[in-house]
Amino acid sequence: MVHLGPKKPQHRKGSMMDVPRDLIEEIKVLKSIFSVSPAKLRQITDHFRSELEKGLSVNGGNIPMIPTWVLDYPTGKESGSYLAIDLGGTNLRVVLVNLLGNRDFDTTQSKYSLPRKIRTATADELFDFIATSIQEFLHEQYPDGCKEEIPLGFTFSYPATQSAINTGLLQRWTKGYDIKNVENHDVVPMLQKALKQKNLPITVVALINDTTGTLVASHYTDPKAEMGLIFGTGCNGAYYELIKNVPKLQKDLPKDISPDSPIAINCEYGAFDNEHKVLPRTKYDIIIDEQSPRPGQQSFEKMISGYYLGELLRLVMLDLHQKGLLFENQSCDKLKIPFHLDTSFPAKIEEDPFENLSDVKDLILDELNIHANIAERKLIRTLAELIGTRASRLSICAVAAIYQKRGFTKTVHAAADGSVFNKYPDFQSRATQALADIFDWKMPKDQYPIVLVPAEDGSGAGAAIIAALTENRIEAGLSIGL
Ligand SMILES: Nc1ncnc2c1ncn2[C@@H]1O[C@H](COP(=O)(O)OP(=O)(O)O)[C@@H](O)[C@H]1O
Ligand SMILES: O=P(O)(O)OC[C@H]1O[C@@H](O)[C@H](O)[C@@H](O)[C@@H]1O
Repeated sequence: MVHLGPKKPQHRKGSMMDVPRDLIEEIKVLKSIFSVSPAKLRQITDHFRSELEKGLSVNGGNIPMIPTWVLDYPTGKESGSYLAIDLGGTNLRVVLVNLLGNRDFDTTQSKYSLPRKIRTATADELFDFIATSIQEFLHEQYPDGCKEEIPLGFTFSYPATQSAINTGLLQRWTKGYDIKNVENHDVVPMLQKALKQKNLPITVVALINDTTGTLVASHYTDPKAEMGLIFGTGCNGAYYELIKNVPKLQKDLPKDISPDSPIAINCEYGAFDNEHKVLPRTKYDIIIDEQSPRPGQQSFEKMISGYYLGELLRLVMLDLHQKGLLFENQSCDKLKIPFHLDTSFPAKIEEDPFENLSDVKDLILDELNIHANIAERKLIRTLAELIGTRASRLSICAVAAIYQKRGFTKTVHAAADGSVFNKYPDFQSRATQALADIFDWKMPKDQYPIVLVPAEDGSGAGAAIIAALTENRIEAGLSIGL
């Protein structure tokens, strides 16, 4: 048959032929515990919205809702060269950003994989690793040495309380981190000290969360962008609030900051529902929480983000193996190793286009040294789809809640970044379907009021733009915090 135009991508029919009854029954159980109905999504979103409000109140709530002291929308005219670093959950990036002043920018960047043991290193080792990476990057960019002081925007992808834009007290480590003597400390002087020890001519001008950087960078090029979202190792979002809608800020507000001023809020919504009121936690989610360095924290994040999805799949497969349903008479040693599988594993399982799941067979053999028969592969494929679909559907409740809380009626772009958003199969289409379920949208898809769009490089360009906005405020003698 002659195909006109590009070939349609192969899509699995996914028949359950030759799957024995006991595995069919198990699949039914998995579907019941991992599926999230439209009604459940609406219940979660309503609670999410009230928790966002609570986080802005004087007494606070589960969700930190951190004022970032980014008090301006970018104009698109910001210009100059800035250095930015992004300490994420998996990588450190060093970025040289040249803001062109016309809603455009040029970036040069290098990525440094964080050493696997970094999560339990010392504070000095962490900041020395960062300073060494910056030193290496500067040597590449300026082989003859840089003549003048370079301002730096420090993107720190962890919850940090900010009394001003150039300070940040780490509230708690997330994403499996457990580095001593950093929580409740200001991380800006720690970085500045490590840079000074290497005689690097760098001044840390601003501390930024990656979601705030994503929000600002995306708004710089796309004025419809009203949210900055990260679906990566962790999950989080930032949006512009109005100061008058933040009760916890009213007491100490500097005179030159108007209650009508915008302020970017770093929600830190990975902490949503630490009280376990609405989220449909399974016994596997409970194991992940109990075995994490910070049990009881980041309940939402632990169900949906990149650091955990591969581990979730591993725990379910191990449980079914121990029940005698999977991989009988095989040693499964690797399957017993915590965090042995990252989220690229379920992603690759979902990408296999073949009815007999031959790619899945090779993947399980390569990564786990296990021979999975066709019936086991079909169960595991269904399980990966359930975990991936639940992650995307739950993730979007945050976006719906922010949209409702801000009372938007216009079309809003939600700018998203992170490997789960960018690489997990069907994440975006599943998330968009979840939005339609939550709001019961009947209009054509291209008229949906919330549009998920790929973000600009938030932790690079965003940090630079915020550093530029901060320098402008300082030059104008305006406050940059309490
Ligand atoms: N192909 C993939 N599909 C989905 N998630 C992935 C894929 N590859 C890696 N990941 C997950 O993405 C996370 C890294 O996210 P990324 O945004 O790249 O870094 P960071 O979170 O440090 O900014 C890891 O938790 C990893 O498990
Ligand atoms: O970019 P990453 O590493 O996936 O981080 C996403 C989020 O991860 C959360 O754990 C952090 O508390 C947030 O501050 C961060 O924004």
